[in-house]
Amino acid sequence: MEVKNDHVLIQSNVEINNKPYILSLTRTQLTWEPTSIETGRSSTISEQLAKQKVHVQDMREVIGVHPVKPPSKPSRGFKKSYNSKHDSPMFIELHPIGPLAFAVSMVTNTSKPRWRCKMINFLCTDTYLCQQWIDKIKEVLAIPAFNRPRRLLVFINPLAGNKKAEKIYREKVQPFFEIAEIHVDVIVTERANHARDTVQSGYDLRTVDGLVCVGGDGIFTELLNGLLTRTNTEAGMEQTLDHDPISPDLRIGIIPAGSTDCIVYTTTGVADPATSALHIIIGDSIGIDVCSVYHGDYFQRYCVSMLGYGYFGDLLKESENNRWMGKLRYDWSGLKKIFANRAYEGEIEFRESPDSKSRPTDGVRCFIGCSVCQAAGDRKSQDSIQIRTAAPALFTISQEDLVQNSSDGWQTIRGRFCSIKCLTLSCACSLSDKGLAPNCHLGDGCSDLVLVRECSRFNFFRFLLSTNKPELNQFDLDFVEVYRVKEFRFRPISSEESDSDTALNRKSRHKKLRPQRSSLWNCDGEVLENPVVNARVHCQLVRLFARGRPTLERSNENHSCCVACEKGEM
Ligand SMILES: Nc1ncnc2c1ncn2[C@@H]1O[C@H](COP(=O)(O)OP(=O)(O)OP(=O)(O)O)[C@@H](O)[C@H]1O
Repeated sequence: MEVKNDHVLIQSNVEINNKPYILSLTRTQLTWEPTSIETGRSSTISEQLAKQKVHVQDMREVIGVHPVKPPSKPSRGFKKSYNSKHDSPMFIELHPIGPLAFAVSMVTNTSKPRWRCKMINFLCTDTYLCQQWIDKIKEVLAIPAFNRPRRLLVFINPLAGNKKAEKIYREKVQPFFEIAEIHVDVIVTERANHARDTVQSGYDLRTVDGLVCVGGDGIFTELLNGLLTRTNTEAGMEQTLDHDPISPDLRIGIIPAGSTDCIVYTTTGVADPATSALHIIIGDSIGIDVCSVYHGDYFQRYCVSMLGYGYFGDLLKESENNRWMGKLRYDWSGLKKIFANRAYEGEIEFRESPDSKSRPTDGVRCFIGCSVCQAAGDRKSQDSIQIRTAAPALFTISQEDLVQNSSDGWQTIRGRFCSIKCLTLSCACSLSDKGLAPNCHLGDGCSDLVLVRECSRFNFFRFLLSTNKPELNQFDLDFVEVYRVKEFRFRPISSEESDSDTALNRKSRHKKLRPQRSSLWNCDGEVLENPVVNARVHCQLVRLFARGRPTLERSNENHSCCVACEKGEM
């Protein structure tokens, strides 16, 4: 986002905490500096700024502005100008009706994962000036380049996490939306798939600038599936294996109130409702990859976090049977499945990422401004321009696909697997900061495919432990393989199936195959009934109100701020 034209729109004397300042506004910055400190001629600009405690506030990080009551005891300098009638018996009648002071709310700590908001009161010399300030600041916040949402459709899952989603929204999010003057339409869901169905059909999405869910990863994937299906249906695009889905115009925001909240953690660096609300208000935007899953040519679901077979599929199935146990059901089911130690025979075919520099074991983590995701985003825009100009009829198939299909590029692995995981994002969460796929990128157009070959109970436990402990690396284990893939297909192999039938046509085999013993796919927490799947990754298909995780170094930086700012933190 680039906002040009940085001339001063308004400038005047104001007071902050009874001290005089000069306040200036441009289209990018709000600046205030004390009027009482002299500028030394010999010093550099940065030295002067430091000496004068000039505070420069990026307008992108301003949440809103509103009139406030002036302090009961204004300072001497200001008393004369705006309180000159106080000595007169006519004071009550002549006291101005308009505001004399305004408050600007802004984000702090943006270099850290957890954001906060602070409010600074500016006292003006007269009401006309105060109103001018309010109007000008609102004008700047509304400039299209900031891309802020004005109207939102909010879904609250009252049963998410520990059933506090409604309270979290009312107490930690709604006050910020009010300051930012965002109009919200709130729907408290009444059943599973209520949010998906509302978005998919029925609601006039032209009346909103974004969708927000308050809950866990489950309600987010409902919104994502509803929005993508709606967008593609309205565009007349079939959801079949050989069509690239179209990106929706609306962004999605996630207010974490679920049990794990790994999507919000991976895209903002923290699972914190206030931080998420602030990302939404300031109009942050990041494109994330989405994996579309098919059975043969039939569309099943869109998946953003994990598509897991074997252990993770069995765990989900088992935990569904034990819902009465609450959150504990995951631990119980996980333990049972470790002891069961099942391995499933299958054949997996995949097409690796053409970018040989980016590998799932390269140790390159995805942080804000990630160069791998940026390069993928640039490639995606170039591809779509070329395809549009060269051959409109081929618009649904990307350039890369055409090249890859012509030279095949598929690899096949057959074997017995305890677990197969396809991760489209790292799945970091507060319990495991590195996530299930530590080097997976949010928007590189690829997923990390992790294959855990048949192994002992003890080794499988080691594998699970290594996905959690920062000092351990799951890819050091010799029964674990990882590939960065653009797409893959999987089919279980039944015990009767002999090696001699490998020459059979794959498609017809998929239809006829009825494996005796297979697992299920866990697709973002939903069970897929048929174990035969095809999956494709779509680069940055959906945009979220987020900007990625801050780097560890930036997270540890101290935030410098002027004295006035340190007061009034919300
Ligand atoms: N009113 C409702 N009643 C029953 N189920 C609902 C309702 N609203 C949403 N759901 C379903 O609840 C499931 C779980 O919700 P959600 O993911 O928000 O919470 P969670 O499971 O606690 O969090 P996480 O997914 O992060 O572990 C979703 O799959 C969603 O379809």
